[in-house]
Amino acid sequence: MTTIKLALQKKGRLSEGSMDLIRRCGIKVQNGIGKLKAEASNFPIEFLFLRDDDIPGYVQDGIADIGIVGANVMVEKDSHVEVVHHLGFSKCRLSIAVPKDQEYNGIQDLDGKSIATSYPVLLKKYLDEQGVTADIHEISGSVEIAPSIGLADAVCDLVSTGSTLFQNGLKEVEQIYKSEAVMVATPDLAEDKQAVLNQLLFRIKALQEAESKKYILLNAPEDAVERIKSVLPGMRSPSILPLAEPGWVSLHSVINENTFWENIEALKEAGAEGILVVPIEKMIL
Ligand SMILES: Nc1ncnc2c1ncn2[C@@H]1O[C@H](COP(=O)(O)OP(=O)(O)OP(=O)(O)O)[C@@H](O)[C@H]1O
Ligand SMILES: O=P(O)(O)OC[C@H]1O[C@H](OP(=O)(O)OP(=O)(O)O)[C@H](O)[C@@H]1O
Ligand SMILES: [Mg+2]
Repeated sequence: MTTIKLALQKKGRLSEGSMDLIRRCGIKVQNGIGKLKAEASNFPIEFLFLRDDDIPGYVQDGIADIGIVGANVMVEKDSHVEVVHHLGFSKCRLSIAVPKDQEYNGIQDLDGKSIATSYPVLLKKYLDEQGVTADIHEISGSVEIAPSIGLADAVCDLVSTGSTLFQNGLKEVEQIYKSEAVMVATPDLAEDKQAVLNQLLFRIKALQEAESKKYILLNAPEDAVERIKSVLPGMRSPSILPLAEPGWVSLHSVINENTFWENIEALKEAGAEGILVVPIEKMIL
């Protein structure tokens, strides 16, 4: 069978989420420390461990067939790759921040000022849209230090918890791009490789589908079943099994976790007892 090449970040904010996803897809890989290429033992996939900035280019050129990268990097590199799936981890935002004591009334305040960033393309696009001209100072890391050492008036960098901004005396004033990890593919992927990618996406979607769902089991008197079904609208057609005790049944169904917490009191009042809510690992619809 054709092997597909997947480019992953070697070490950083994407690597744990990427490897965890691969593992949960049931794909077994052993990558010794420092080994930059590895093959799975039970799926036709080869892994290339790279710097994240290089991933869009490698996928665009077909050196890797697919890759996992932050959407922010994909857009910044203006690469011609196809986003085939949103993966929901490494969520962050690209934001402009200024020293916390500085008065800020809007983006116009940055006209004529200097902004340090590792994302000059995304920043320039935003400033152009806002009609603001600023001096973009590109640096490759530790961006948040820039104002305190007199390198720039403001910064534009990734924010997740906001702790790095806080620790460096900065406040977030504009959010310019929302990002998460995405799976990208070479445009016009060969048919046999597309088939392998489809198998991989099938597994990923089954995992994602299961994430917000739970399996619920509860006991109830037979005459309470209709009431219980109306309390949990997500419960489309539950399985109903007789219990050893006459007149009692066990209801099994799949629910949205949020629905459950919103309705727990009403569910008990409707007559449900011995409620168990258990995680679902994979879900194929
Ligand atoms: N604090 C964060 N929380 C969540 N996701 C983040 C965070 N910081 C960055 N990311 C996402 O993870 C990607 C990789 O971030 P990381 O900081 O590991 O990159 P890097 O230092 O450029 O790594 P490399 O050495 O591979 O070039 C970013 O492009 C972004 O999509
Ligand atoms: O809002 P926070 O949760 O504090 O996260 C934001 C920080 O995370 C990223 O850097 P990272 O820690 O990955 O280090 P790096 O500069 O080496 O990429 C990003 O560049 C910010 O500096
Ligand atoms: Mg990088």
